[in-house]
This record gives sequence, structure tokens and C-alpha cells, in this order.
Amino acid sequence: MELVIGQTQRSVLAFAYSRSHGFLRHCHTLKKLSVFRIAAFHSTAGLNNLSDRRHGPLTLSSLGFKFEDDKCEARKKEAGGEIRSIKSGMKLSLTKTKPVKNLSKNASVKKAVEIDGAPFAAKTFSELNLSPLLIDRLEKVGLTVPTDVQCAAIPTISQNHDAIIQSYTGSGKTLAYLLPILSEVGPLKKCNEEDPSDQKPGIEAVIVAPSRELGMQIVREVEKLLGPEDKKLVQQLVGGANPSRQEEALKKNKPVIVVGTPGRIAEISAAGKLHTHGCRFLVLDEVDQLLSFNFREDMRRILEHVGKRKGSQTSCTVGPLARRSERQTIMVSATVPFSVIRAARSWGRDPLLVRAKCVAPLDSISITAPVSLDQNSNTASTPYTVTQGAADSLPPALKHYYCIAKGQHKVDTLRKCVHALDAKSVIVFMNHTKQLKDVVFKLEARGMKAAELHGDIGKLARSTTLKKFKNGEMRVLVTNELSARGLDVSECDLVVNLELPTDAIHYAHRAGRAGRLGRKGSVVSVCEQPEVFVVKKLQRQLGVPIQPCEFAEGKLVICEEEETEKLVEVSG
Ligand SMILES: Nc1ncnc2c1ncn2[C@@H]1O[C@H](COP(=O)(O)OP(=O)(O)OP(=O)(O)O)[C@@H](O)[C@H]1O
Repeated sequence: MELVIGQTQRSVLAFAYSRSHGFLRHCHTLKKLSVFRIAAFHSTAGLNNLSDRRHGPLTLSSLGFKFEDDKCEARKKEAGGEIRSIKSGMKLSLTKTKPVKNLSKNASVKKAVEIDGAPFAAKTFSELNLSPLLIDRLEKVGLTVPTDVQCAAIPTISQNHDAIIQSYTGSGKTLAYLLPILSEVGPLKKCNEEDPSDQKPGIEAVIVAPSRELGMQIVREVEKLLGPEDKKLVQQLVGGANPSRQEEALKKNKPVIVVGTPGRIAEISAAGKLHTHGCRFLVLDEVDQLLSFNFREDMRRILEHVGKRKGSQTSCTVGPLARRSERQTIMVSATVPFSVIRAARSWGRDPLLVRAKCVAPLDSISITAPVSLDQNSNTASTPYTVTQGAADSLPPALKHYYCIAKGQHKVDTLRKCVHALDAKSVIVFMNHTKQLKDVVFKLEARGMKAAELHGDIGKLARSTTLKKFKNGEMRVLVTNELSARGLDVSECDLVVNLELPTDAIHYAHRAGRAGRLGRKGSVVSVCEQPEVFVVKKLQRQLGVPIQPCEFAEGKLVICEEEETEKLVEVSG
């Protein structure tokens, strides 16, 4: 099994999981390098600690990487594609490149073959070197097979790397970072009697999420794994809840993991009630949203305090894996614009970009490229440039449609849409609260069970509504951007944009509420005729076909459209 990754004229850090030798190899060279082959992966592989790199220069050949110039050229020709360069002249691999206009269908087929043969394909969680207690617990809760992004992220995080985890919505990114953390901290961790830090209680992981709902969802995921006896070892610090109670709980329960929103974490930290200097993991979930202006001051405090031990020494080398002295920073999102890459470089230590079946050093990413999701832009041709297109942020099984309706007919169109697609669980997105309430009222008046979810309703009502929707007690949830990020309702099979999202990133997160974890799902954008150009733009930016449709006689009818057909053809 092999994975071909790219070459660079600048420094290259690559690592490989070796099936036969059972260790991961790092390499680092400043010279122009050929495309090289990464050895096959062994799930039980360990990694040499980053500190190994301090022990002198390493070269690819000294680490056993095979140079593949000729073979790679042959592959390129065979694939009918090309390894194209970005501005820096860096050559790029075919791996995980999204089909773009100038690639033939053959190229796509070849890429799929390479991806299938990639080394990140553990069949069970036990292959990923997690703690035995955690694997037992995973089995108890019915989780046995890791997703692609989990296969790539778990070994990377377990081996102390800072990381950006990027993968499409609903691909299991939460467990991708939770499992390696729970394998190292708390009651399910690997047994390591000699480690002196094991005796030291305290918060060992801080997870930051941009919304209360997402924070609570992560808490529930951790509680599920910790089990009823130990669930108090995770503490929520989300806004909207009583801060004094949270402070009391921190004192009483002595959690090892805290999950919260930036404002509340920063507030309790500033009050001197949250001691995170010895913290080992800082996770920023939906990191691109956490970078927004609203969170700036709170995030600054968090970044300055979490895991910033005074007078920290070099890594503690007790135990099977050398441990880092300062915190490990993990950033997560389905959409990773360049602002995140820049942030990762300044906040983290040699962070790696982890995507499904692909791990790359950030050094291989050009920061000079424009922050764009535009399929027509240069970024479309750069596999490690995560802004290459939001298509990588969207579940592959999702189908995208749009239909035209006048404002006053939108609710009727919505009802027809729900019936035509026979959708069981529908999330409707709107931009304005007043219109949102009207839609709920009209749907209910016409016999369709619906509820509203937005920031203007109380936190209790929000929790109750969400619970009911998840339990299937109502068919339609009408909401706004609040629910676009992270909300995990497995049964959701239809997302309707009753008002268009502001850009491709917002579209991707809204759309990703449906079709989670490989399930089927549809996204229908209902717009007025003058807005069609916005849909066309989204289509170009996303690189996925958004087909025009109508709802007639209880069925979805796909309309003919020249441009869409062309795009479908191009996207293969
Ligand atoms: N290995 C697995 N096996 C079965 N179910 C899984 C596995 N990993 C995750 N899941 C489930 O898949 C669903 C989606 O996972 P998760 O919410 O982590 O996705 P995500 O990639 O973070 O999505 P988003 O980008 O929208 O936040 C969750 O219900 C989760 O419990």
C-alpha cells in the first residue's frame, strides 16, 4: 500500500506509518526533493517524537523513502492528469485532488484508485493504538470502525503533533480528536504507573466551540464515552448557563476535560477559577468561526493561558511516548481558509494538516494564494491548499438543487419539497428571525409539525426544541446560522435554504446538516428569480452541481439547464 505525496523546494516534513517496522518516520530536508513514496501503514505504529528531529539532520533516503521520479511521471501520464504547480512552483500530488475542469474522467478514476490504496485505512479502532479501556468502551457504545479522518487524525494526535483536522461535515471529526485525548487523559487512559504527572489532578484538555449547542453536543459525546460513573470528569463551560454553578462544579468535580464557549471560558479564567496552565490539549472546534472578530479577545486569553506552564521544561520522557511539555493545539473544521493556516502556524508547533487519508506538513501549503473557495481560482489546483474548493467540505452523497419561487409562495414550495422528497427530518435555514417565525406559524397552520430554533429564544427552550427534533417529535426545524455549525442530527435527510446563505462557506456548513456519515441527503435552495445568479455563483465556488428543479404532482422534477449540465459533466 502506498501514498504518493508531493515534493517541495522548501523544507519538507513527511512521515510514514510502517506496517513492517512499526514506527513512524519523520524526515526533513532543505534541498529540492523528488516525489517520494511513503511506506505502508501499520495500525499499531508508534511515532518518533518530534524531539528526534533535534538530533541532527535527516534525509529522505536515510529514512528509507524511495525516490519515485520516473514512476511518478509514468503515473501522471497514466492518469491522464497532471501534477500542476502553484505560484511557488511546488509540484503537487494527484492524491485527493478534486476533479476540476481540465482533468479528464480517467484522471478522476486513477485518483480514486490511489485513495483507496492509501495507508490510512484501519479497519478497527484497536488498530489505532488507543487505550484498551477506551476500545472496550467504544465497543460498548457500538463504535467499531473508524472513519477515514479518524484513521488519519488519531495516530497524528497520539504522537503529539499539533494538527489542523479538515474533513467534510458529518465525517466524524469530533471523535477524531476526542479519542486520542481520552486515550491519554482521564479514567480511560493508557496505564502508565511511572508517569509522575499521572498523580497530578487538574484540567488536561480544553475544548472550545463557538456555540452553546455545539459545546453541549461535544460534552454529551465525551460523557457517552466516559460512562455514567465518570461523566462528571467532563465539565461544560458554555454561555447561557449560570457561571457560579459552573465554578462550583469545577471545584467539586475536578474535571479533566472542560468544553465551552470562548466567552465563558475566558470569563471564568479571568476570574481565577479555571486553572489550565498545566493543560495538555487545546482543541479549537470550528476554528475558522472562532477566528472571527467577535471572539478575538476571548480567544486571545485562552491561547495565552491554556497549557502555558511557567518555566516549562523539555518533554517528559517517561512512558512509551515522550510527552510534550507545552500544550498540543488541535484545530478542527470542515472549512479551513488561509486565515486558519496562518493562525495554526503562529499558535502551534510544526502543525500538520490532517485530512481523510492524507496528512501533510503546513510547509507544503502556499500561504500566498488568495483566500478563496472559488473553483475558478488558482487554489482549485492545489491539493494541500485547503481552500481549493468547498466540495471537500461537503458530504459526497449529498444532492444539491434549487428552485425558483416568489416570496409569498416559499412556504408552499417548502411543503411540496418535503413531501416530494419524502423527507423525515428537515432543517430549514433562514437569515431573519421575524420571517423564520412566520414560516413556523404557516407550516403548523398547514398541519406540518415544525419548531423554531434561534438565539432569541431562551436556552431552555432551545435545548427542549433540539431534543424533540432529534427524537423525531417534529418533522421540520426552522432555524438560522446558529444551527449551521456542528449540529449533529443523524436522521436529517433534507436541508432547505429558504433564504440563501451569504457565501459558499455558510452554504457548506448548512448543507452539511444532512447526509451525515455517508447517509443520503438533499439540499434545496429556494430563491427568487433575481437571486438565481447567487446560486450559480455558489455552484461555481463549491464545484458541485446545484440542479434546477420544480415540485409537481408530489414529485421532484429536475429541469434542463445547459450550464448545470456542463458543470455536471466537468465534475464527472
Ligand atoms: N467511527 C464511527 N462510527 C460510527 N459513528 C460515528 C463514528 N465517528 C463518528 N460517528 C458519528 O457520526 C456523526 C457525525 O460525527 P461528527 O459530528 O463528529 O462529524 P463532524 O465531522 O464533526 O461534522 P461537522 O463538520 O458538521 O461538525 C456523529 O453522530 C458521531 O457520533
